[in-house]
Amino acid sequence: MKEINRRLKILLNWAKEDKKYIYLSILLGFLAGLLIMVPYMGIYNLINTIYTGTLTKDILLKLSISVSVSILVRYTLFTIAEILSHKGAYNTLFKIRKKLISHMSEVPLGELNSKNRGEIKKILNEDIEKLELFLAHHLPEVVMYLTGPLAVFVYLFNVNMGLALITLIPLPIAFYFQVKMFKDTGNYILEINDVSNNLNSTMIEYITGMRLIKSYNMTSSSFSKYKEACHEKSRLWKKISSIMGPNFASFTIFIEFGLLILIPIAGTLFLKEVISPSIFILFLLVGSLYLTEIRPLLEIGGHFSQVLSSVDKIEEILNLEVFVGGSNNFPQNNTIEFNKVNFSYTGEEKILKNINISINEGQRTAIVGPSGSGKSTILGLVARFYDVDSGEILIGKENIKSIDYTTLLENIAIVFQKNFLTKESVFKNITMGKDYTLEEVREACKKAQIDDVIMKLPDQYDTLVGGHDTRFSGGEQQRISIARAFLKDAPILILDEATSNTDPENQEKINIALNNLFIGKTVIIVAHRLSTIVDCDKIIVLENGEVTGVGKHHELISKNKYYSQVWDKYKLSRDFSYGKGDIVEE
Ligand SMILES: Nc1ncnc2c1ncn2[C@@H]1O[C@H](COP(=O)(O)OP(=O)(O)OP(=O)(O)O)[C@@H](O)[C@H]1O
Repeated sequence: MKEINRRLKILLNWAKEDKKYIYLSILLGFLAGLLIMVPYMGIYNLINTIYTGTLTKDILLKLSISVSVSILVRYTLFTIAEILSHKGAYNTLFKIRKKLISHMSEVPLGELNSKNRGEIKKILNEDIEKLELFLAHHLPEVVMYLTGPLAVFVYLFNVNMGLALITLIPLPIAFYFQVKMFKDTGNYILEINDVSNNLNSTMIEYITGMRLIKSYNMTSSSFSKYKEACHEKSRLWKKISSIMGPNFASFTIFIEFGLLILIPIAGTLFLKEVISPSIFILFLLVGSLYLTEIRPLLEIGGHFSQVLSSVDKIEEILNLEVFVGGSNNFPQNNTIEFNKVNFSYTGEEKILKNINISINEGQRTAIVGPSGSGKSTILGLVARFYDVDSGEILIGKENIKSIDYTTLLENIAIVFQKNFLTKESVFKNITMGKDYTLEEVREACKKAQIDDVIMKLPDQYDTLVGGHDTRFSGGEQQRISIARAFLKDAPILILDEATSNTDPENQEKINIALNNLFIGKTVIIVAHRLSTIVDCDKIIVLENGEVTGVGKHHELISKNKYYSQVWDKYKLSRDFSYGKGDIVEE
């Protein structure tokens, strides 16, 4: 119960700015609930007048008008309550979504990567939607469905206390089945959450891997992870339904059980003339039925546990730690140093072991090494996507942990191996939400050797990316990414060079763009091409998470075994290749 209260408090706190809508809808729900009494009172008056022989046309008219008006007013109140609660709920949902997205943008990448993509998608989409159920439906409806029967009970209690209490007998039995249903399905509801996460992430994998699936002529059934996730979800729902079914039926039957108790008891009292005929009929008609008004509560209760679990999931993301504090003054000197850095992604396998390197200000430093040796990991640590396990990373002698995280990221431009373009205009894809003029963007694109390609598009910089004419090649995407870095103009540049081969013309353009970009920057490159590496001021050789060599190209050829092998292979392949952009990676 304490846990339920805690989660409800959190949820209501999220809705606090829109509480006026929600509270008002609860109030209207309450009034609508009270009005349930009117038809029942009408029935009693009708029976009374029939038995006392006082029924007149006038009474009949008044009764029918009051019952009709009460139904109309009840309907109107309920409609307004629903409109208000939905307004409050969707305002709140919007704010929670905004809060989540802005929090996620501040969370270090490593923390986010620890969650699977399907889980995040489910939280942002399905879990947030579940809160709507509670705010827009549960709150006003629970109040209405409880107030109505309660008001009728008070009315019956006034008419005949003993019989009114007897009408309550089915209630504990019915609730027993409801509680049993929650208990029996509780663990499965938690399990269904995990299964939904898994289904979501396999679905994302399935869609992302569609090209592979098609190229190997695989069918959806051959993507077994997705198939299994679908089966698992369907198996769980069948299980939950089989538990819910009998409990749901028992609840419904027992809530309508009143007549069975009232006929013998109220009947005996009537025969013994303890109660009047009108009271007898009132209890047969109303006393046995009014509890059925709470039947929708069962369904609401069924969803309630899912709402609570969604609150937990949203909280999990909001509780992900963000880097706070630190200096807003970025160091003047941009030399980057790694001092005794150790790092592991999982806490088990060490990916980087006692790394001591320095990347000098204004110079180009390349990191080379076999696949999986930890090159990209080093880049990620400089941008603080992850924090080191031990040791320290300094920029201008200042530990990066003491620099404000946004300031740090503002001073680092990253050109990734895989480039990401959104379905927006080319302009927006380059400015990435920042304020730049078209002239500034064009200037950056000219330096990145991509302006001519964009100017040939149907709407030039306003062309929507992803349409028929705007599918950029890998090389063009890379140049767009370089244009972004030009615009950002950060003093430190991190470049994860693409491993895939591009045609010589594209490669030449990329080389020109990069050489323009490198000017005056502190550059750290994970390099795969000899053409990039040989010109670097410093080359760091990384093997199995350890630095095995540092020097210039000509020094490493003679003193580093891995590097000299790579060089030999390159020389061998040079005779068979067609251009400068040859891959020399193992
Ligand atoms: N997010 C992650 N979680 C767990 N392990 C990871 C993660 N990213 C990388 N690794 C592991 O860390 C090791 C180093 O990866 P990294 O990407 O740094 O290597 P790399 O030298 O850049 O490789 P490549 O040249 O193939 O890109 C690999 O064994 C990889 O499987």
